[in-house]
Amino acid sequence: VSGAEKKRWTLNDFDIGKPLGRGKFGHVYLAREKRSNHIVALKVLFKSQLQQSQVEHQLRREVEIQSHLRHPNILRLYGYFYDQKRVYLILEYAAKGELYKELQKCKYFSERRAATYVASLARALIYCHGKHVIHRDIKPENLLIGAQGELKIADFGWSVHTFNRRRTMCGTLDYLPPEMVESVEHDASVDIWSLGVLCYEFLYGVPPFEAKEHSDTYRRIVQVDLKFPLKPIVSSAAKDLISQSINGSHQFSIEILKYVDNDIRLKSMTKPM
Ligand SMILES: O=C(O)c1cc(-c2cccc(F)c2)nc2ccccc12
Ligand SMILES: [Mg+2]
Repeated sequence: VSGAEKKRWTLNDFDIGKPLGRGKFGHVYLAREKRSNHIVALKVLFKSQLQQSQVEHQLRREVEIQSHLRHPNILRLYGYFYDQKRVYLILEYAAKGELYKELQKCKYFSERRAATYVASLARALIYCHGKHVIHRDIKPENLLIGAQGELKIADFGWSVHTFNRRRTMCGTLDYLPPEMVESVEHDASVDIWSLGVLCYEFLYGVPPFEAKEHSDTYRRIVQVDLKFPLKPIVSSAAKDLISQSINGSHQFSIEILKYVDNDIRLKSMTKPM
């Protein structure tokens, strides 16, 4: 598909269909690329809004990062183009829509469904971290569902490429203290923390540190005030995975996810209740 990358797209290349949703900077439309009949989602962003919110650099970084990622659980960004007033992102179309709407509808997910989503997310994050990319905004609103029910991470607006700044910044790592060297892992594990938070929200229908006031949520997070409700009933293996991802040492929680790959831990989570 290298041709698609070099091609300069224009609006005339697409038939525009129904609106799929609206974001802060514009709307997303179903669209069909005329030559290939390929169905895509066309995200239309207004330059004026992007300038007002000073997110132009963030958008360019999002496009740069997401266009180079190839993984079944990461929403593809095929390309972009822009005209006088708007920037257009050509995105993979996720036929079953937004995961947060599905979670609102079912209140919370079964362990099997939660484990399937967490395993896909973990694989996608291991892939991203392997490329020194961290997402930093893993939440239900940024997750979509493909036609076969598979989860897709979208919206890399907050992602960063952590290519070892430490070495480039100061030549050698030799004289850096542990917290400086460790911080590259530390950065990557913000996604691991969010995975634990997400797993909790999949199983209980609410995020673990929710509170009326922001200040209370903030305090609960920094105190890692993790409590499991009595209802719905959740297996101890699931609680174990959540607390290890949230409490565990960062390196340890990354180790866990490597096991997730053969589903060792998740099989115990998905044992029929
Ligand atoms: O008029 C431009 O050159 C322009 C280009 C881009 C842009 C260029 C590549 C990738 C991408 F995602 C966005 N974003 C903008 C945002 C606000 C105002 C102008 C621009
Ligand atoms: Mg978003």
